[in-house]
Amino acid sequence: MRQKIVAGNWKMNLTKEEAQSLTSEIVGMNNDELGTNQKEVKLIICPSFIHISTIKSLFKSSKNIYLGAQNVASQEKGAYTGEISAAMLSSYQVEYVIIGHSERRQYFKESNQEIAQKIDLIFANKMLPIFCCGETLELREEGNHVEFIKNQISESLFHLSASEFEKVIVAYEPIWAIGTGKTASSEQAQEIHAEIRKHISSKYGKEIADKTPILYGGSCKPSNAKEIFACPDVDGGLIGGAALKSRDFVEIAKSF
Ligand SMILES: O=C[C@H](O)COP(=O)(O)O
Repeated sequence: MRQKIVAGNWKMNLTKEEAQSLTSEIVGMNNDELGTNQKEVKLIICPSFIHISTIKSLFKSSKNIYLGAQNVASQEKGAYTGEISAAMLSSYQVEYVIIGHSERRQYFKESNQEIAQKIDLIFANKMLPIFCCGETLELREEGNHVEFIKNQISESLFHLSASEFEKVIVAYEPIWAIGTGKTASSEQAQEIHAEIRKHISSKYGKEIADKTPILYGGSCKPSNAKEIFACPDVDGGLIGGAALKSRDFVEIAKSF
């Protein structure tokens, strides 16, 4: 059985006090309330860098909750003002790192090659990547979206060894659905998730492809999570807006 994962990407939201109180609400719930018991759902919280240490100190080891970062530098260390290295994140016990988010690609011009460099540094520092891919509305309307997504995956991930690839979490996020309230239909999500799995299989074989968690992201909320998570190739969600409310985040985690 594939791992079920719900990751909350807080993006550039929440002050220290707000981040503390949201985390306390989540870790204050028992495993039944969190829904992490029955179906072994893994929760990953990805706050801003500045909150990482505070959030980590609130975690309790008995819960299936893990700490993630929203980005990492593509260079190991040195004169890169304002950047945060993989070694720094790892030294704060960060376990997961989101890379290739469409907001990073769009606003910070991150390329597939730069994302490939980041992934190597993540592995070198014993963390695990949550790799995002997804198309614009324009690409979808032109009918080029599947090729575009496959290319994002090939260029950033296909240099990995099979034993590294086994640890990758993929998140499919159609850009037109992010923060817009417009969700992909479960058919649209399933179609792309199946294509992604097929593409992984063409490089790493069926066994690894069948084990790779592929999350959906884009206006996922308690009201639509059940339907999306019921798709055979959807293994959870990367949640933005709805991860900022503990009840919504937890409701989504209970939607399998
Ligand atoms: O990383 C999360 C995604 O960008 C989804 O964001 P959203 O749930 O606010 O649409």
